[in-house]
Amino acid sequence: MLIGVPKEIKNHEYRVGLTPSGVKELVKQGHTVMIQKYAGDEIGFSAHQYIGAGAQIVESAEEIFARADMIVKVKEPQASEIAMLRAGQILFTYLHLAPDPEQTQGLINSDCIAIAYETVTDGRGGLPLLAPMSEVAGRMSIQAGAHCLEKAQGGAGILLSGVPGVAPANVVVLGGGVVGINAARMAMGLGAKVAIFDVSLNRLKEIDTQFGPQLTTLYSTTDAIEVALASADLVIGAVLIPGAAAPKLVSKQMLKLMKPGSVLVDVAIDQGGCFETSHPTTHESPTYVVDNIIHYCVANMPGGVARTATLALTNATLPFVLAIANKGWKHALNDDIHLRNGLNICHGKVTYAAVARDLELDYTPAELLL
Ligand SMILES: NC(=O)C1=CN([C@@H]2O[C@H](COP(=O)(O)OP(=O)(O)OC[C@H]3O[C@@H](n4cnc5c(N)ncnc54)[C@H](O)[C@@H]3O)[C@@H](O)[C@H]2O)C=CC1
Ligand SMILES: CC(=O)C(=O)O
Ligand SMILES: [Mg+2]
Repeated sequence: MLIGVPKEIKNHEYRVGLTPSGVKELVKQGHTVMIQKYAGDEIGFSAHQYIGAGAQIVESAEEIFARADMIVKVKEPQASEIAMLRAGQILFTYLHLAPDPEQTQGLINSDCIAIAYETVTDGRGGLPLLAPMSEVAGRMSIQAGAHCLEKAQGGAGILLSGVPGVAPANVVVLGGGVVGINAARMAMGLGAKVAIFDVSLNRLKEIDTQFGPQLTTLYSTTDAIEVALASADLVIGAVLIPGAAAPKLVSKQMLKLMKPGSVLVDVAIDQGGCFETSHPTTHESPTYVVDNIIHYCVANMPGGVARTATLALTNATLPFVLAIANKGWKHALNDDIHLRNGLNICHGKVTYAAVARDLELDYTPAELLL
């Protein structure tokens, strides 16, 4: 198969879809890989390394999209990339379609086969291609939040850990999945007082067993969240209903319960965000203020630590890239229900139920198209 990796074009996005090691595995198995010039330069993957691994270096994204059978990316295709997609071309990347009707329509019109990293599943109920970036973003959310709490950033002027004689800050984590656990771990490591909310009692039991009394687990209801907001210094939004638009857990009205200068970090922003007042921001301009509350809503947080994130992401994606390349998309998806769960758009049809429901589009089960 001819595989193409364009340079990412989102704001401050330096991740890349394949590392030189990944290229080497694909080439060893008989495939041809095109990497756009400079795609990995910013994170220490040079053209020299890619060529050494057997890749062809290609000047432009246009050439990659015009020639490749499969495009392997990181972030959802931007408008200029959607315009270059071809009928029958495989697109393997993050998509986050439920809150994004424009992208969804663009992919439908392109007639491509769009497989989303974030809805590929595993046998243990997890999301193996979302998890590595959720680990990264969960850990980053605390350092981002700590920075926002500084006075010069508009925050209340609070140090998460406190110091001897001064109490630590209160951190509230909404959602006890991969992002939530990683955020909680970092916040506890800094010495903050942490509470984590979930609607899954099983999840809360697991967390309680894993972390013990140092971490407070709370069942997620509006009442309980309202009580926690009143004393929170930093709130992390980390909920997910796979593939669907994020539930709004904190309304604009509820911000009034919070102390001025407190911080919300909405990691769930890529699925539309779990605070009513969230809208996506960029690494260049990550925050804004609503009713005296600092909002950090960067939709591609791991792009900020792009070398770590690329290594973590491609460790997880490479086996699936290899399966699609070796078998072709139809066979690969037929053989593996977990990869099939990644199919979101196929030849103009929406094949992921939650996306179809949230965007009021017709749903076609993937099985009917294989
Ligand atoms: N902004 C960014 O750069 C990044 C964003 N993300 C996003 O972070 C979000 C969370 O991802 P993961 O932790 O991997 O998901 P996950 O599936 O591991 O965890 C989500 C948790 O939310 C819980 N939940 C669902 N509804 C809830 C409610 N009403 N109240 C409390 N908890 C609720 C679920 O029970 C689950 O435990 C996703 O939207 C993901 O796409 C992930 C990586 C990077
Ligand atoms: C998951 C996601 O959206 C990201 O890593 O950017
Ligand atoms: Mg988007």
